[in-house]
Amino acid sequence: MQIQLIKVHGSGNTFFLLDTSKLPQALSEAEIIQLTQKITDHQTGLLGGADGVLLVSDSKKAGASGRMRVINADGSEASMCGNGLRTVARYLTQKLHEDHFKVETMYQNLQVQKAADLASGVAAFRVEISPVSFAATDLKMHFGTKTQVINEVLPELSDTLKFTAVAVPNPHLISFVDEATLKGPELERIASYLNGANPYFPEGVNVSFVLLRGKDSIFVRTYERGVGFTNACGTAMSASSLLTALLYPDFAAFEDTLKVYNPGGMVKTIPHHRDQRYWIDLIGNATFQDRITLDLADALAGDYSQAQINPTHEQADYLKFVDTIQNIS
Ligand SMILES: N[C@@H](CCC[C@H](N)C(=O)O)C(=O)O
Repeated sequence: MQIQLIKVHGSGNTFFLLDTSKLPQALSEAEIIQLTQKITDHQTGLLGGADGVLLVSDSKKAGASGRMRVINADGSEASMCGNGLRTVARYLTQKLHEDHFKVETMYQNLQVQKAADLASGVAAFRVEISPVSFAATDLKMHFGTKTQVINEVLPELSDTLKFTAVAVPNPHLISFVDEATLKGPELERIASYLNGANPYFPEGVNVSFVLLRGKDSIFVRTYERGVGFTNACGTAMSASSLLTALLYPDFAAFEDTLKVYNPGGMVKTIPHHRDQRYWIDLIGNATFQDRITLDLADALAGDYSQAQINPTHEQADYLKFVDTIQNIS
């Protein structure tokens, strides 16, 4: 069976997008996991691998125009992916000829829409990041009897860093740090521990360090559950923006737009707080790099020699955009 993939990225967070509604025969869950692990491998995978696979299909839920499933590079399934959702929004916009609709994700139908291009040739989309919860039960987090962790030292992890745990709805553990800590080894030490066998987050957690750069400007570095370090994590940048508005009101306000820099570029976010509900709008690039056709059996075997690969040439415009932003190296 031939499959068609699109290599996509949001802020350099890379995925293979597969529209499963086009397949003559459904993939089994075991095939999905094997396909993901094979093609995303950064050493032996397709086109240098990726951070995960985005499965797009029709939705059976009322009010949703399509469905997105997110498979991390290790084959685990995530409840949400902000950068991925922007690329799925672009794909469905072109497929359905709609520019404002909802996409079904694991826990919620989320609003997506086309946004103004970030720069010449850099298509952008705006997606809703929701629902938000600080509850330990939603985070599957266990620190003694704590029902939430908001801006506090967790001696189990570090004697000095303060952490906040928030689900959007995938789980995030976030610490605001100085530039030396942002670039230092602590993030990898803590995140790799929490994403191995451990009593605090037995199902793993996305861990981010955030640097306050100035008014409405932050930098976020993330070690993702099921992946490792990525260039950017959309839900982490959204959660970090929400926490900036909550914990550092001199740096961000609800309803204002923040610039969120990351190792792969920059996105914009708008944290919202209305009627006791939090949510975030995430606005950023949705870049299509390559269109690929290959045989499923070959892909499952890790053989890409017969793959037909058609580059889109969008990446050159994205890299020009990255050159214009004042990022941290
Ligand atoms: N990169 C994504 C998040 C992907 C899921 C994450 N690794 C998890 O397991 O929760 C994003 O852009 O949000």
